[in-house]
Amino acid sequence: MAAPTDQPAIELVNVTKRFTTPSGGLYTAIEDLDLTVAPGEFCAVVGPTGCGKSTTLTLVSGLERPSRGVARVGGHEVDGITPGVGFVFQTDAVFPWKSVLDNVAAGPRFRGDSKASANKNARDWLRRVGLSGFEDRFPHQLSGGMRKRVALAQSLINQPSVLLMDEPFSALDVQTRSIMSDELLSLWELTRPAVIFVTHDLEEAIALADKVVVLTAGPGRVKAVFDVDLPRPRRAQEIRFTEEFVSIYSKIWEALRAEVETAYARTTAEVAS
Ligand SMILES: Nc1ncnc2c1ncn2[C@@H]1O[C@H](COP(=O)(O)OP(=O)(O)OP(=O)(O)O)[C@@H](O)[C@H]1O
Repeated sequence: MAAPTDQPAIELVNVTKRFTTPSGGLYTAIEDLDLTVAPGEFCAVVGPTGCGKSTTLTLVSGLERPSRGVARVGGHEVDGITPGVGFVFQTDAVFPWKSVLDNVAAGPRFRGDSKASANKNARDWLRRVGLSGFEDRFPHQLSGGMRKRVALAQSLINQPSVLLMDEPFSALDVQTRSIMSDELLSLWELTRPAVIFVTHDLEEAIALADKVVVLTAGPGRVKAVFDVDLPRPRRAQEIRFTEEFVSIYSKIWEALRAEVETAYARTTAEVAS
């Protein structure tokens, strides 16, 4: 679904999400949260553990409905699973019994493309993610970074207008992670979906994003939004050594640190009581 250019690609307006707890109580995960992402914008969301980052993504994807407020994608209220939205998670959502080629061709096949056309498209995407020659492998025969590339190709082949990423690189080693940031940026430039990228890693957030949204300790609200005015195209691996990067890092960390400390104090108080 192509988002009209005058509409935000993603919009959460005054959104609250409450869950029923196992003891029958209500737990407020996010409260009065406002978030707008423009078409083609890369938005990173950071905040302390448990502040509602993943919950925010489930409201955009339609996996959950807000308890109050409204979530819109491409100007349409989210009502069930949202078409045009792709996901990449921490754990790879690949089919272990399918080859790399069949994994990447799965989306077009589900949409009714012929096998020949889906395979051709999948081969093109595998080339873009640097996996030509690995078409016949199965996911367990790949490294973590390669599986992540399969997951990216599997999602991007569907040309989503919105891409939701929930700590997609956190299970990778530090070097692979940093390489994947650069690869993600080049792939994102190809189709330019609007992105919400959830991460615990503030460096990663700044290196990738056009803006960084800091959430408060739960219930999550938007504490502050920082524009990242670093030039593109960027090399995520190198940009972190620039003065501008260090300056914006210290500003955002100042806002984030207080929330991380609040969340930490709560957990230690719970342990002590
Ligand atoms: N289905 C659910 N039922 C009950 N509580 C839930 C449910 N989903 C999330 N929560 C609670 O809502 C809060 C926010 O969870 P969420 O996973 O969105 O946080 P997060 O910021 O993504 O956390 P982390 O950084 O640790 O991944 C947590 O306290 C969590 O336990």
